[in-house]
Amino acid sequence: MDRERFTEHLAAPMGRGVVLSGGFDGHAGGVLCGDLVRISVRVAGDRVVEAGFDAEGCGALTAAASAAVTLVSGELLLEAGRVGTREIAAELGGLSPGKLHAADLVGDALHRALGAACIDAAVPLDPRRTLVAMSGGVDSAVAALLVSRAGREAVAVTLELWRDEENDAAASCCSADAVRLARSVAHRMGMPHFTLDLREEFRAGVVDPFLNGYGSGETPNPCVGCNGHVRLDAMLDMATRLGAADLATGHYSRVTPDGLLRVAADPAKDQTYMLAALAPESIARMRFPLAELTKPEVRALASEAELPVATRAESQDLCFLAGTGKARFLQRHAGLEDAPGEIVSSGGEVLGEHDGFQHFTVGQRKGLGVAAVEPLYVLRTEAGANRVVVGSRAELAVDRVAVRGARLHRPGAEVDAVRLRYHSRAVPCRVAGSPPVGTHRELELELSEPFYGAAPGQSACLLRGDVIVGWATIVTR
Ligand SMILES: Nc1ncnc2c1ncn2[C@@H]1O[C@H](COP(=O)(O)OP(=O)(O)OP(=O)(O)O)[C@@H](O)[C@H]1O
Repeated sequence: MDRERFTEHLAAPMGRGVVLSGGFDGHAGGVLCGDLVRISVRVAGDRVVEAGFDAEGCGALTAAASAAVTLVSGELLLEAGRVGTREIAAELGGLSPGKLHAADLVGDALHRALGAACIDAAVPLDPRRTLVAMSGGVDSAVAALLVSRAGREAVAVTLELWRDEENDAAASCCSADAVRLARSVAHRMGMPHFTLDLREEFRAGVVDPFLNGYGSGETPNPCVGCNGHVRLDAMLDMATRLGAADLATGHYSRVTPDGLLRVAADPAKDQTYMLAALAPESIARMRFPLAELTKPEVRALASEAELPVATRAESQDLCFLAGTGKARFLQRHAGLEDAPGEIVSSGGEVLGEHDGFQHFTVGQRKGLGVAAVEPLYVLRTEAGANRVVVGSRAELAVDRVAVRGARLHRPGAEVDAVRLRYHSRAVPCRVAGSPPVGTHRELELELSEPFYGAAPGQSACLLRGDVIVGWATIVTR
């Protein structure tokens, strides 16, 4: 360690108190750890033209913030994205393990500021550059690895989607810990990294519709909307500003030569259902490096390349529920408290009691607590009356499904199957009335065999063979 560099930064901090007009701020720290830091940057074209900071807490935080400002001022934006804990510590002549926390926090604030400032960036397009969406998980780390191995210049972005005192930081790909992990993986792989704060858009475009859907007795599918209208659009926009030709993710999906999504080579990992709402214009700018791989192959590539995330657990389907659970989340954010209600048969006979309609979904069999000769399934939930209607498997069967908000990328006559749940198999079907390409307020699907458990609010993924040619939201069973 070289104490001199540290002392210089502490004695004459670079950019302290500087408030930039037209700049963007990133904050990190909190009352709990007692350290708070703000880093501001102003970006023009492809460069960070100015930077400044404020820090409250230990001296190491001030020195680290001064080091970060020194490292990024006047730099190319893509070079500034390479500055992280290690570079900040090096600029200070090394930091003891106890003080590394200061460099971590400054890195968090710096990357939030850089990500926000990307709105002003206009990095010239390089057709060999790819923006990689990195969650801090193994799939996206391997996607980044494969992008680099293909001889492309990979730049990483991680989204901050949700922060909640009950959110289990380590478990969720939305959390601040996951962002820091993703940044350190990207930096170890030699890639610039940016953090994009999408919390407002995520709350309005994903979490609120999820809460409203449950409140009205539906079973929403937030990931489909998130991929379709929130996170991938935001990252595609960022790719343009950073001069990247395309956006790569760690999703398991293939793309057909004519630009439609096709079921992944590993059917057990296939995520096309979750990507179904992507517009063809977006698909055209996306890459799925894991398209032809199985999960064990991806894990093997990660450990062979010694990626620190090789053994990281799978992320949850709903990132914002990590560590809190759906019931608790609905209670805290939608005021959906437990309340006793009736479980009734389709004929209206009261069979038992439940503790809140929101705990049930169509097709559910377990947890009803009603003794019957034949197994009973949830047929529908009635939010207004807080009632759960149950019946036999035969009563659950449907051979027609009404859907709303349909988007057809190919004529309705080409649809030959539908997936009505993420993990259910495709059911052969046709779309009534042979509707043309485009959007349709409502459509009717005629199934060739019965489906058990079509839940209002879930996505209907319309298929031609193993290619996704449209999607919609289920209205009725
Ligand atoms: N917070 C995030 N920031 C940036 N990209 C993300 C984020 N969360 C997910 N992604 C992208 O979406 C892909 C699929 O995300 P999903 O939540 O399904 O996680 P996953 O399949 O477990 O992947 P991973 O192992 O990369 O976390 C990821 O591989 C990544 O490319």
